[in-house]
Amino acid sequence: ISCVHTENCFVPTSDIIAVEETEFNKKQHNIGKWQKMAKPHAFTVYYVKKARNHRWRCSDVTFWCVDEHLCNQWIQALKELLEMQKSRPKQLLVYINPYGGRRQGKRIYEQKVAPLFSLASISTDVVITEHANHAKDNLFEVNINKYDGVVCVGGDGMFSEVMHGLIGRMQKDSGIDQNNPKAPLVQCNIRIGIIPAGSTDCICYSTVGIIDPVTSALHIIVGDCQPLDVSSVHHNNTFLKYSVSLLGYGFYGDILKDSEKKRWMGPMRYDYSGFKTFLSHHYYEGTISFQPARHTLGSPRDKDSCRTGCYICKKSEQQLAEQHKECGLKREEDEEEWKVIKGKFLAINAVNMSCACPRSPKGLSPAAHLADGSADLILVRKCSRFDFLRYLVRHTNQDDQFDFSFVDVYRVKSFQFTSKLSEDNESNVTDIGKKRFGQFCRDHPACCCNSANSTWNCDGETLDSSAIEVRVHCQLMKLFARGIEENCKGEAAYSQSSIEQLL
Ligand SMILES: CCCCCCCCCCCCC/C=C/[C@@H](O)[C@H](COP(=O)(O)O)NC(=O)CCCCC
Ligand SMILES: Nc1ncnc2c1ncn2[C@@H]1O[C@H](COP(=O)(O)OP(=O)(O)O)[C@@H](O)[C@H]1O
Ligand SMILES: [Ca+2]
Repeated sequence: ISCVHTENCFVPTSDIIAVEETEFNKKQHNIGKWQKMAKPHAFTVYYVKKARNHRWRCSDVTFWCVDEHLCNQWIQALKELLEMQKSRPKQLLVYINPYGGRRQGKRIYEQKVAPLFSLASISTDVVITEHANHAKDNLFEVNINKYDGVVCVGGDGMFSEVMHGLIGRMQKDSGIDQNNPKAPLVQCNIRIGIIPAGSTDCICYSTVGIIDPVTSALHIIVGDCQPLDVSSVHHNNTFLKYSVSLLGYGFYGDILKDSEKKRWMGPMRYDYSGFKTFLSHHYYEGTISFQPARHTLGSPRDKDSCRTGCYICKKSEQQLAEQHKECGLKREEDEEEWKVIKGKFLAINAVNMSCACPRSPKGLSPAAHLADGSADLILVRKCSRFDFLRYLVRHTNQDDQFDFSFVDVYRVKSFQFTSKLSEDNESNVTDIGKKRFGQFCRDHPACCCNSANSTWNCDGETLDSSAIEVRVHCQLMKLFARGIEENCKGEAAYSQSSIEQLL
């Protein structure tokens, strides 16, 4: 048996998408010496071809043989090999947000993703959402055990909706009260696949390394699994939201609030509102208290990033599990110290992952880990517009964005924030005049200090409360992804040669 290009062909079985008997008419131009045969037999192997910059493509190779029986034996054996790969999904529930990003979700799914799922013999139930929260509400009703995974076609906001549906459903089914900030949440074992069709798509970029629907579809087909930390956000013992990417107050909260009015602009709304918010240069006073993450080996200033099969994530998870076994969640948390920082901040960002995206390929915290049970808390204190611009620009180049006197970064497992305004309100020293006469400081109109609160941006959704309590839950959920693969020497060679490993 041999392929049309060379006498020996190699493909890792884990990279095979499908095996099919070859129809002759399709490939006749390619069959070379087999053309002379009276009745040639052939099968085609579709497989993942790794190209540059983490991009995956579906490639194929056709094997020819004179003996029909031998050909069928090969097809059968390969199909059995695929069948043995239990991590591969067979039945998926797909939610498409037709209004996300450039409103291309439906087209992207139908043209680029559905044909691949069908090739890989994956059955799908597809729901095109009709309103916000459609997917989330639906996830509380469906027979979830029927599915091997849920796919969302959209941006970070759409992912967040699906995640809330799945985590919420899981807690409801297990009798866990989400309003209790200290409740040990039940892990969600149904994986989520993201087909990027949104505006920022940071969760896809930070877990796959590229915004590309075909690459993401192939990660789903081969059954990848990447655990993900999730932060729960509460206010006064009331559950507000979960977050996996950015929880941002000040700069990113103000951008989001302004940009929601400009949805018609598509992804450009963030550039417009970003520029406007940068010029407004508002800062906010408040108090941050946090518990440092002592269980993890890493630090936000590390030079190495979280990559496929990350050692730091594995070790941190083990360490946390041991701590919980030894002393129980409650005692361990009560015993650990809280650090308190009061100040005037342009931005407070808590990130569970690097938050890399096309606007910032290294992200808000380049060394943050996907699954280490911690978040990086970045505090950007009041500084000049010029310094803040220098800080922002460093998100786009190789310079260290934490190397500024006005920027602090901590790896934390929980934190709390209260704005000065709500502290003042609580202690009944509210200045009625401040409230009545608009948002900005009346004493110093040019100073940019803000007597109104900012808004929390939680994975692209606004929160109603400024005072929040946040806790990181290690590996609460899983994605159809494998983290960003190391750019090793072999990768280029592997991507150039189409078939490498023995069948
Ligand atoms: C002088 C140029 C400086 C440019 C600096 C840019 C730094 C950008 C960092 C962006 C981090 C994004 C974190 C992810 C947030 C998303 O969850 C959220 C919702 O995404 P989606 O649902 O797909 O729209 N996106 C945002 O909040 C937009 C952030 C605005 C970035 C300018
Ligand atoms: N059919 C719909 N109509 C309006 N909003 C929707 C619909 N489906 C989902 N949404 C909401 O749209 C928001 C943004 O979606 P997303 O896909 O993240 O796009 P973008 O990245 O452009 O913000 C999400 O919060 C989601 O709840
Ligand atoms: Ca993390």
